[in-house]
Amino acid sequence: MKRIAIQGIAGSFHEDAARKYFEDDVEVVECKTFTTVCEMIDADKVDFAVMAIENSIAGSLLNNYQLIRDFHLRIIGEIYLHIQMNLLVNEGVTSADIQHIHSHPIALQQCMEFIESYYPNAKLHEKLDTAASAKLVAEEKMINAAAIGNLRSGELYGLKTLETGIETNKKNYTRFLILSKHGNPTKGTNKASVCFEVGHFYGSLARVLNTFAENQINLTKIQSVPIIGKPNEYTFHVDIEWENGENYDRAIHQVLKSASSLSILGEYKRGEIQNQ
Ligand SMILES: O=C(O)C(=O)Cc1ccccc1
Repeated sequence: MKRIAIQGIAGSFHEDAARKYFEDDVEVVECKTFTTVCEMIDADKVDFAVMAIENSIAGSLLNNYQLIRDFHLRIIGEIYLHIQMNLLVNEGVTSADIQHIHSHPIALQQCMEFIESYYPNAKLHEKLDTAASAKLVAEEKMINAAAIGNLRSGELYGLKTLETGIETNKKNYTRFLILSKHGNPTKGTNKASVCFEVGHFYGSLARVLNTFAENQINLTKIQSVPIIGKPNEYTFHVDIEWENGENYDRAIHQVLKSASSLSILGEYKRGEIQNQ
């Protein structure tokens, strides 16, 4: 059984992602913050970590890009999770009773249309994760509150589901990265996450991107992350995919000539976005 660090507690979407990626062969190690997650890997207290990196609505989690670099972590895989939100309450609580709604800020944001339509006066409480909100509502036996989370957190903490599928965007996906301290070479990789810096002159970023294009490397994401302490300077994080590994090797060698501080954060198999 693999020990997996996650931010949040059992029942969270991070646990769902870990279970899906490792086919249930997991023991989750609950961490309060993403920094603690990284410290756990660094101290060899867990085998891997699962970390959200981007979300259809909220976008990229920039701080997590920074942490991956600061802790020199390796990206060994990715998984996309279709996120469905549900309104969870204690037994006997009806919609007329709900005056407070607890959840992770992203979950609250993703359900805002539902909240504004049905509970415009409810007080919203941001919590560290969706499962922690379900646990709190259950443990405190709240009779005027609901949590927003996945169905499993409701089952785990003994809440009933008052409404299912309350998220605004039904094609709501979160991409999670699988991280380890050491990246062992894997066969059949077709995707990489790399980061680099470029000089302040015209065409410097375009030159790097053209090199990928000329080598038939498909760019699936580009994200600039501000360099702390250097105003107007950025690290560019790109995700790239290929059909032919030789093209990738050649592209990286060529990019080394025009980019500085190039770092390959990991080579792995691309995750599938399943339509559910
Ligand atoms: O709070 C959780 O359950 C998490 O794992 C974080 C999260 C929150 C909302 C969407 C995706 C991930």
